[in-house]
Amino acid sequence: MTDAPRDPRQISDLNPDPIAEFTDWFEAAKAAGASRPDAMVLATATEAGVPSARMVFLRGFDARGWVFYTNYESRKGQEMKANPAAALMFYWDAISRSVRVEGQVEKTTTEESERYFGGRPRDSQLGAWASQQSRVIAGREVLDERMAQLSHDFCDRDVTLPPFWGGYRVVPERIEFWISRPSRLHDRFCYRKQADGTWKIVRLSP
Ligand SMILES: Cc1cc2nc3c(=O)[nH]c(=O)nc-3n(C[C@H](O)[C@H](O)[C@H](O)COP(=O)(O)O)c2cc1C
Repeated sequence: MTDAPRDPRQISDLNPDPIAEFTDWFEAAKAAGASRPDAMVLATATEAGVPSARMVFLRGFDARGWVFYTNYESRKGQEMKANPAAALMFYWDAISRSVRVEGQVEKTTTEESERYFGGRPRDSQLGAWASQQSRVIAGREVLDERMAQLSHDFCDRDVTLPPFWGGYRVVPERIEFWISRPSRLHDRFCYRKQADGTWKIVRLSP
């Protein structure tokens, strides 16, 4: 049996470690039956600061940051190459809470990406090879033809990690926890990373 999710109202109710606090919230969202609690918005920007956003799935998190996997040559990949800053956002309607994460991005190691990729279904592995993500294609048949060719190419062996595919980790500098409250007077708690590596928590006006 899981504990009832804590309902922080004061900074003193929060775990000083934002990863531990996030873990509690993520588990609470799952326990409340949130549909795809691991779905998050990823915002990136070009070097000139023009923003773009899309959904990705959270594939892991720990003290080092939040990890997702994608095509390194996609639009997001190109933006993060030119401007390695990103923001993530979760919204869990089932618990009326939201979390925002902001920081710099780094690629996961090849070993980490290989481990994740190796655990994916074979068709997803082939799909990663088949798609030149974010590029214009003439039609679906282009993908069908690539899949057929790749199935043939890899027919007698494991599908290897494409060199253009892997993970990114958002290394947090700022993490905000938001809880819906009546009369739009929501609770907002913001953890900011200090120069000495510790976290300072402040309350933000809703
Ligand atoms: C719920 C959801 C989860 C998704 N997860 C991923 C993901 O983990 N990785 C990914 O590359 N694309 C994922 N996508 C597709 C992206 O939203 C997007 O279409 C794709 O990554 C191309 O984005 P870009 O052109 O901005 O690079 C997901 C879409 C949805 C709706």
